[in-house]
Amino acid sequence: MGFDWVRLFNFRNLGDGKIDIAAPQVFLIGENGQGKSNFLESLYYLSYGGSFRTRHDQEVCRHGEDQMALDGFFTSREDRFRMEVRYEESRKTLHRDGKTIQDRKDMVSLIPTVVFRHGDMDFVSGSPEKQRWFVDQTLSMNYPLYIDDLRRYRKILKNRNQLLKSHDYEMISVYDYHLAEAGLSLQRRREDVLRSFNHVFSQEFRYIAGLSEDLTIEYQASWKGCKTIEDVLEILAKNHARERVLRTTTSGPHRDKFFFRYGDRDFLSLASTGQVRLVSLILRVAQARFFLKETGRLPLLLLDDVLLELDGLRRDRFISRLPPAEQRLFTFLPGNIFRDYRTEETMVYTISDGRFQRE
Ligand SMILES: Nc1ncnc2c1ncn2[C@@H]1O[C@H](COP(=O)(O)OP(=O)(O)OP(=O)(O)O)[C@@H](O)[C@H]1O
Repeated sequence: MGFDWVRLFNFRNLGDGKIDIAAPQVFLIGENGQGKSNFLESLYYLSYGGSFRTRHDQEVCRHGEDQMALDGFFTSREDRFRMEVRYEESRKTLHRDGKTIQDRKDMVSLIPTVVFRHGDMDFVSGSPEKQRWFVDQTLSMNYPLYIDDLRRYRKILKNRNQLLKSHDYEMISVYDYHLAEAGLSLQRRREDVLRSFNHVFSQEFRYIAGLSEDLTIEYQASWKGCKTIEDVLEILAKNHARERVLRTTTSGPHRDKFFFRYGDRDFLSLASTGQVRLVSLILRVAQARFFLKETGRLPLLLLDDVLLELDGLRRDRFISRLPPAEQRLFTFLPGNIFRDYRTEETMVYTISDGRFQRE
């Protein structure tokens, strides 16, 4: 089912008002800069309480304004509820059916949303930090308790770094133990999830890219080979002298890396920009399929202008491999492509200067 409607107030350049989107597939057509991505962003806000483009809520308020509000009604196979996001006086609040949500973590499994967009290339060719973000997001979507593990690790890491910064080494061995314990648990989860995620990912890659060899994500854990807390403590002890100089923790899951292996080679060294882009889309297909497989629930799919960059064959294959979803929203530039994918169940809007016109 998905979102029946969304109401917008002061959200970026979008006009205030209620937009009916009660259809399994919604197409948003418009020239560049008219507000198509902004609308997808508003749905993401309602799903996760934040943006996929910025960490600053003030940024999404219409220029010159300092407050905004969104609400939407969502129906899934399991549930129906109203979500609200309000931002005023520099404070954001989230509500479900009128009740305040205290922790954004509690939103993670309410409206499982997967976004496809250009910036996703970073998951393949960007910094290790971006790659970790993708892996952590996949884990958090499927196993929300992972968020607690991640928060715990980050807290210990922050405290340990503070000790190093203030040259206060008395307690460091206590923090080493906690860091090892919390970090190993993250490492095991990342190992486990990549093992099963790779099955889905390599299968989708073979089909959509049509290339002969397998592409897999290889996990290069910072504490590679460590199985026990003692193994990790040994590494930490070895690094103590260096860390006292650098005043930061130099090993652990916050330094993990990922490597795309094509057959027995490094994918990035031989891939074209187009292939990197394609793989970033395939990662999202795999993420959505993996979610369905693990949880039995349907995701919401937001596809921001990603079809145009694919050739006809890959585009058809890509579309055919999108998993069943509660709802799919696509943005397109004006032109003919969208007509090829339009079905009887597709609701089409043209967006111009933030205003919606139903076709
Ligand atoms: N906070 C804001 N207040 C008002 N307008 C904004 C705000 N943030 C962005 N905009 C405007 O929104 C427009 C961009 O919209 P959006 O990113 O949705 O484009 P789009 O229709 O998806 O096209 P493109 O394909 O170029 O991304 C720009 O005109 C920009 O000036």
